[in-house]
Amino acid sequence: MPFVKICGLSTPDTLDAALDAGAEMIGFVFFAKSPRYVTLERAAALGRRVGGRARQAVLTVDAGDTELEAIVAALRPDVLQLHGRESPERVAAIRARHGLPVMKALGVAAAADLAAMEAYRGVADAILADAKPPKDAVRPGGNGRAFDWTLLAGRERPRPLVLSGGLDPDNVGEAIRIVRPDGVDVSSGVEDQPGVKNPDRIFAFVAAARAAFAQIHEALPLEAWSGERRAPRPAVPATGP
Ligand SMILES: O=C(O)c1ccccc1N[C@@H]1O[C@H](COP(=O)(O)O)[C@@H](O)[C@H]1O
Repeated sequence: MPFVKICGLSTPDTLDAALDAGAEMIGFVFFAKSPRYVTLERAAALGRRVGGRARQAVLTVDAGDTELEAIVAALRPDVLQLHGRESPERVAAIRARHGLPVMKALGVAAAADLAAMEAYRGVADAILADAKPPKDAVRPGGNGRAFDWTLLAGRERPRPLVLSGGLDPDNVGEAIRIVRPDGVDVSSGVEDQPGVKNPDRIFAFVAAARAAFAQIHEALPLEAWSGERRAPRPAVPATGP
């Protein structure tokens, strides 16, 4: 079942909007240079408000062991989203240490970047394909920047694959139809300004993503038939003289 994740929540009302809209996963950002940064205390309070209605992801960028320990101890998250330059070995070590699923973010700008994903196959529990940040960016993600989705279309790639980067209520349907991901993740596209989420845009995003996922999953059986070698139909027995 594909999922919708709303990332960078930092207030009770926007968290409620994500939960009421039916997002399956929400994310808290632990990167100090982000306008969505939350303290441990705030995230823990918001986490209590979630009350099991969605999975909780914590987003870190090249965090050290001490920081990760503190985050995991305070929040008991469901998923670790690693959005830095963590190597496959580091991802494996973090996963083993915390016993939690890891979603590894990787930047995509060209077909060659898909090869980098291969190194994480069997190491990360999911790959999150994001746009590469602009050269002068202060953060590696959350820049509202999309990449060419056709790079991922119809190609062999690790699964589950989560799509992010510059998604918004208007383009998420097309993105899902092109990439056919296992989930989508958004931050900037449901905001009025960096760090300020808009509940109406959250509702619109989740609805648009759901509609597109329903559409592609309805289409699946037909696609499967088209490539299938069918057994010859049994001959119709002749009747009558
Ligand atoms: O949201 C942030 O501030 C952030 C900071 C550092 C790394 C990643 C961050 N966000 C993640 O980036 C992608 C794309 O976000 P956007 O929708 O383009 O704004 C998404 O996975 C966010 O979770």
